Amino acid sequence: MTEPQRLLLVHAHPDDETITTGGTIAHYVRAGADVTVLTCSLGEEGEVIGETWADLVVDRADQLGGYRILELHRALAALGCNPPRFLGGAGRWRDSGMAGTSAARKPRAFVNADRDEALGALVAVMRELRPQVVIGYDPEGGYGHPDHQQVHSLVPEAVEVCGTASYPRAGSPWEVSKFYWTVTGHDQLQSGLDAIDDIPAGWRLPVEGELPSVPENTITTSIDIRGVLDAKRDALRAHATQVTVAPSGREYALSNDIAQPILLDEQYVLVRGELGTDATGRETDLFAGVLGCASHH
Ligand SMILES: CC(=O)N[C@H]1[C@@H](O[C@@H]2[C@H](O)[C@H](O)[C@@H](O)[C@H](O)[C@H]2O)O[C@H](CO)[C@@H](O)[C@@H]1O
Ligand SMILES: [Zn+2]
Repeated sequence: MTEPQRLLLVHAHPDDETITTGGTIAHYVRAGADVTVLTCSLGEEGEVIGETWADLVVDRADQLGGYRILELHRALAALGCNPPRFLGGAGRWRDSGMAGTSAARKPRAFVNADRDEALGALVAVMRELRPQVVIGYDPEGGYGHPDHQQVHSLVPEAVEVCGTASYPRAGSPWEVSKFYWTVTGHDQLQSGLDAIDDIPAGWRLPVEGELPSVPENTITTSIDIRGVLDAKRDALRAHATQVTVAPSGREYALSNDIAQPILLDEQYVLVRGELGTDATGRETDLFAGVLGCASHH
């Protein structure tokens, strides 16, 4: 009797789930997996693209966090995914702002979370959902955002203790089979940038090294998302205060107007668990090798 696939993705802000793993979410939902996104803040400190919602920002109405809950609901619906879950409940921890900003001094900022409370909350969700596969962030958290680095720091420890007798009030132990970092591969990013031949007025191409990427030899797993690109584009558009999709549908930009390619594969580094490589030497299914789970190459 095969177990249904259960995938948990832990992300820092509403929009990260789609930007880095939106295709993977849609892919596994369509494959019949139970997919949950756990977001650690409401993105209260974000900038806003356009005029419609511009006054929601932190130093005016400070209502952006609430509005981004709606954007996240819309994005996950576009991906066919379960509704959002928030670490500690919606609003428990606040967006800590970009590195060097004063937002990190706010007591409820995610970077100031009591570690034991945050770990307990993570373990409780993992023991409730019992995912065979969990996705978190690499040491840089992609591009160095303090909340991303906090996700990098907390999730592996939660994955580790989830299977032990620690945090007894957080439910019965559950052993996560595989834990990955979401990453952007250098070669794929570069070929995506090279393919950009026409971007909207006001956007610009990044200078070498401006967009973070990891060396190809660190990547263990590549998920082909060509079949779900429309869903990923719709989900990116749902995060309208944070993301714009180019008319070509091949690029997107954040509020910094830097053109970024919508890549055809979403790539990962297996940090814990057994790699299920195929003939290419790369793994093409997050659930490959998970005992009792169907595998979808
Ligand atoms: C993708 C991501 O993590 N976005 C974060 C980030 O937003 C960036 C930030 O506002 C930066 O100043 C802009 O230049 C860039 O365009 C934005 O994407 O940081 C925000 C504040 O912590 C956060 O709300 C947003 O989700
Ligand atoms: Zn983020």
